[in-house]
Amino acid sequence: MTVIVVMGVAGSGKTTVGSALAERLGVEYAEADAFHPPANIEKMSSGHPLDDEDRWPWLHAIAAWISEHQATGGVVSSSALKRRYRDVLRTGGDVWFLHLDGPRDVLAERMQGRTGHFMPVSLLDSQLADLEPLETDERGLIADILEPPSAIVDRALTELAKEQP
Ligand SMILES: Nc1ncnc2c1ncn2[C@@H]1O[C@H](COP(=O)(O)OP(=O)(O)O)[C@@H](O)[C@H]1O
Ligand SMILES: O=C(O)[C@H](O)[C@@H](O)[C@H](O)[C@H](O)COP(=O)(O)O
Repeated sequence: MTVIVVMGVAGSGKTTVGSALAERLGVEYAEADAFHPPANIEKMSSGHPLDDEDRWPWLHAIAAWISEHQATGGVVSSSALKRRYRDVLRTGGDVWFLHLDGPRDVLAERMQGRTGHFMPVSLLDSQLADLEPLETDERGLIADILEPPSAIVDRALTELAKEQP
């Protein structure tokens, strides 16, 4: 079964939309941050963006989760900012990306509104600089974060259903 990867920069709604999507589908949800080695979380918490070398082990761990969930399906969040990061995730098996995209001011406001999260708002611009949006030849959908989460979930399920044989 297809594993859905909910992607986008910090604050785009990956956790909110991803967990709602998993609940609607009755499949497991996994949070990208749970796959980071502690050093990566410490680096981001202290205001430093991750680089490619920091991200490879994290991406491979998520690809392994994708592989382990091919039989049951599942939903996993991952910022998956660059196309070559998504290439690593695709090595895990059948994946479909839901890219949550929206304006910087809304992202910053949503990050600011969260409490107790390790990711500082100051890292938003580095995330946006790294972002390579989902391309038309990559399986998936770009959704607008100005829509409510339930509408994004509905649209994702409709689009995904169209692609199933
Ligand atoms: N589509 C949406 N509309 C309104 N608020 C949203 C939406 N998606 C997420 N939020 C809110 O924005 C904040 C960031 O969302 P979150 O799911 O933590 O993002 P991420 O996991 O991508 O960092 C949360 O407070 C969440 O409730
Ligand atoms: O690749 C990265 O730079 C990080 O993985 C980064 O994307 C981070 O893990 C989350 O974006 C922060 O967590 P939230 O997305 O939940 O804010």
